[in-house]
Amino acid sequence: MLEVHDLTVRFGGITALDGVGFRVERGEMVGLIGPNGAGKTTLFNCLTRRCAAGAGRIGYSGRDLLAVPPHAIAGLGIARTFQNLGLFPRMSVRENVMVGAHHHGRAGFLTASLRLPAVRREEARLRAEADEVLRRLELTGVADHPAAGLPFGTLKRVELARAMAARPALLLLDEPVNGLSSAEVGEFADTLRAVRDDLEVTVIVVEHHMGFVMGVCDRVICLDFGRKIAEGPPEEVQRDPAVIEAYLGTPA
Ligand SMILES: Nc1ncnc2c1ncn2[C@@H]1O[C@H](COP(=O)(O)OP(=O)(O)OP(=O)(O)O)[C@@H](O)[C@H]1O
Repeated sequence: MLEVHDLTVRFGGITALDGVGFRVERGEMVGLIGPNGAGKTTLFNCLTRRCAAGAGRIGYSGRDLLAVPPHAIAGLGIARTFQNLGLFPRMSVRENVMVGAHHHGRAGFLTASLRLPAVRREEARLRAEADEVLRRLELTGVADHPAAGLPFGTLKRVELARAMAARPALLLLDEPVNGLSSAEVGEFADTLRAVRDDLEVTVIVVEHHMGFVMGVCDRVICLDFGRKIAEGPPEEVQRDPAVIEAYLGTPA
């Protein structure tokens, strides 16, 4: 589904990604780990075309992703969540989730402004889809609540619901369990596994919480200073001396 070749990104004198390459097969759940500043978010930004690559290639379902304009990314089935939540605080949970599905809507600016019957039908369909995602993620009880004021653990699930409303083929999760209690981390892991199995979505997850990564991922890739230093099954990567050194700063 995804093939990254020799991807390099520089910001002035900083090389955020340095010749990174890997593949992701359809249906896999891949963990992307590495210390702060390793280049994980930059990689996500390249996959969603928020960041230009200096060199390299990204193939996605047979397409050259680097030639795709940023606004077309959602239409290709790539959705992401954000480290610091990208929700609209005054909008209800349902409305936030409907925003995630907006690219499935066909109404243009004029038809939407006139609220023609076709537009109302489309809105009803997006609403029904949003409600289905909310049900799956056990958020029906807060559907009409504004995002502001909800507990952080709930907002993290709303963020996931919004990304799922886009019906993605490839889901990019940026630190989805950061700031959650250990009970909430376990619940989120269960939800994610269920959603992945139900909807057959391919997932790449950036996360510092090792227990979560090791528990949910089929494969783990570790970056350090923009380079890939390890890749393999979670238990192997966890024991890799280069990974231990990257995290602890001393040879294992
Ligand atoms: N827009 C930017 N301008 C300049 N430097 C940047 C920019 N974005 C990222 N960097 C630098 O690129 C490097 C990689 O950053 P990135 O945010 O991708 O790392 P990360 O692995 O996601 O880190 P964290 O775990 O802290 O989120 C860092 O040295 C960072 O300071």
